[in-house]
Amino acid sequence: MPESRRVDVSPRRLTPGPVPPRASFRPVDAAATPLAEARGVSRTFTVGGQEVTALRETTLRVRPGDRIALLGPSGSGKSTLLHLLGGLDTPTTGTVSWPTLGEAGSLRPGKVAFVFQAQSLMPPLTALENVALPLLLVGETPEAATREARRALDTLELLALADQLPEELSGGQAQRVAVARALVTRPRLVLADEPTGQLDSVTAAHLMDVLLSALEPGAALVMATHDEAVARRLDTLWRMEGGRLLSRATKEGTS
Ligand SMILES: Nc1ncnc2c1ncn2[C@@H]1O[C@H](COP(=O)(O)OP(=O)(O)OP(=O)(O)O)[C@@H](O)[C@H]1O
Repeated sequence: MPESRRVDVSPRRLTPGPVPPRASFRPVDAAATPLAEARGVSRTFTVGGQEVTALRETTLRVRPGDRIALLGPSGSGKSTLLHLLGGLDTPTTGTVSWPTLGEAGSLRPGKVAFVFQAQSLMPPLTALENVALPLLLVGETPEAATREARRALDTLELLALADQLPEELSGGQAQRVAVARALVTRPRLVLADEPTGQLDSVTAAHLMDVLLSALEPGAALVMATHDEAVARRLDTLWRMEGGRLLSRATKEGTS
């Protein structure tokens, strides 16, 4: 990025503000307008002249307050589905819509946020600067961005690490910073692709604790995972195999 376009978010330049209280849960409202809706969606890739069907015709809704675990073997289409639900990719057939959020191009950063498995923080930026970045991208002032970034870091129990660089963080701390960065814009839909995949079970459980308590009321979470213990922390299990959504189970029963 040219020097003239760089935004200085260094803590020295920014005024820390008070940290607002944490968010709390709200139950799913089955009648609510879905945050994301897929109708007859499929996705086919062409690799070396061969067609690979990553997702077969799928229809689903993600509602406010949903806590969905997406389970399935490697290659079953979990990431493909998450990318389509977040507007990162376009379906080969069918449509994905976000009735209350807007068009695909307007979703990020802001209304929809991703958390990925691999290290995704920007190495030259501190934890605070990484978390403030999405807010600067949506036009917040540096002061407001820092205030909200500190709030998000506090919610994820990371305020003491605000000035650390990513290389100075443990894997679990770095993932919590990535979660703080995802949640700092108070997104309505959070899509997480194996966020605990590289963490031990205790660290993974802690990440789930802080993630679930930090979600905004009415926000939805869809999380791809191979870890049944992580999946059990969520209310609904969607199982995928061979690009198909095979089953959808809630804690109350199946649907
Ligand atoms: N960009 C792409 N180009 C070509 N093929 C792709 C692409 N993305 C996914 N695929 C293929 O689509 C299928 C589904 O992939 P996907 O990454 O969605 O599976 P997954 O369930 O998320 O796997 P994992 O658990 O290993 O992350 C696989 O066969 C994969 O190779």
